[in-house]
Amino acid sequence: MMREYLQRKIELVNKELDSIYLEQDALNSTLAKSMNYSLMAGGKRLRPVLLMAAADAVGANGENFVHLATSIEMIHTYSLIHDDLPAMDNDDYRRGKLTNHKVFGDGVAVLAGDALLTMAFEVIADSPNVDVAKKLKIVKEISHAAGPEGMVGGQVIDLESEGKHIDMNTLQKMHRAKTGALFCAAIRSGAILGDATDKQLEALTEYARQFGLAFQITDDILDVTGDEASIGKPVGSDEKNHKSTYVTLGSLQSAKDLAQKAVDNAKEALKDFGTEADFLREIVDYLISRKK
Ligand SMILES: CC(C)=CCC/C(C)=C/COP(=O)(O)OP(=O)(O)O
Ligand SMILES: C=C(C)CCOP(=O)(O)OP(=O)(O)O
Repeated sequence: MMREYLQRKIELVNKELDSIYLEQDALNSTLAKSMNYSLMAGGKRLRPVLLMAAADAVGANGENFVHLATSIEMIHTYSLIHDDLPAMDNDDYRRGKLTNHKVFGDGVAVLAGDALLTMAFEVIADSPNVDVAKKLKIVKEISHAAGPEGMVGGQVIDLESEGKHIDMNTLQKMHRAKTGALFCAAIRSGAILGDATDKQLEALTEYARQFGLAFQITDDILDVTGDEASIGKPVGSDEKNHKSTYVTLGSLQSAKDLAQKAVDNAKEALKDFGTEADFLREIVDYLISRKK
């Protein structure tokens, strides 16, 4: 059931993304090619899928919000393009393909990231089936999560931590901001779109925090145990960049135990939800057993 649900939502997101920005109409075709190159490079689409699933979990039809959901994938894609730049992680492969700057050059890659971030807010503004008050709430959720108190702030902690030993508290703070905040915004946005009660919103926020933690620990584990063809990016990149991770601060086994605890906590957060939340329950198991 989970696989079919996931596949259907991924296809919807891909179709929507495909229709949003057409190269032939663009002011600059190189920029459009660069944006599309990374957007359509085969990401897992977890964030937009989670947005729709959170709306489903509170009894709405998440698929009505697919247009808005793509905005989060645009922001996520921008962050990956910038993360791979020589000034940051200096990575050559992402999503199984050469990184954006390797194909289009650093300048265009910076601008493609900027353009995706900016366009995401145009997409929210243009979203059908959503009233203006909700759009405003969602702009606040997403901009806060992507900005200095969220993803960008976390990325700076990451930059400053390279080559240094950081403790578990700093690692968690960094990941909550760098990776967790956008997952949280995706899930909270879906809940808001689906008219969640305050109690449901609170429970889904806790689910999102635990999901983000389980996701990040798994990313750290895959960086050690994964195989390049499956994860689409080099293994051992954390070691190369002298980064502290859940694996280096403990062990492979302690990281696996922490991830499992986060999965259990995520499911526990959904205890008062009905079968509408089954996908959210199942995807956390998939998350820690994933190979990519
Ligand atoms: C504002 C910016 C640029 C934010 C980047 C956010 C982010 C989550 C990058 C990937 O993290 P990672 O380096 O831990 O993962 P990967 O191994 O996929 O590069
Ligand atoms: C936040 C991190 C660790 C970067 C990768 O995110 P995903 O694993 O969701 O990447 P894609 O599937 O979108 O490529």
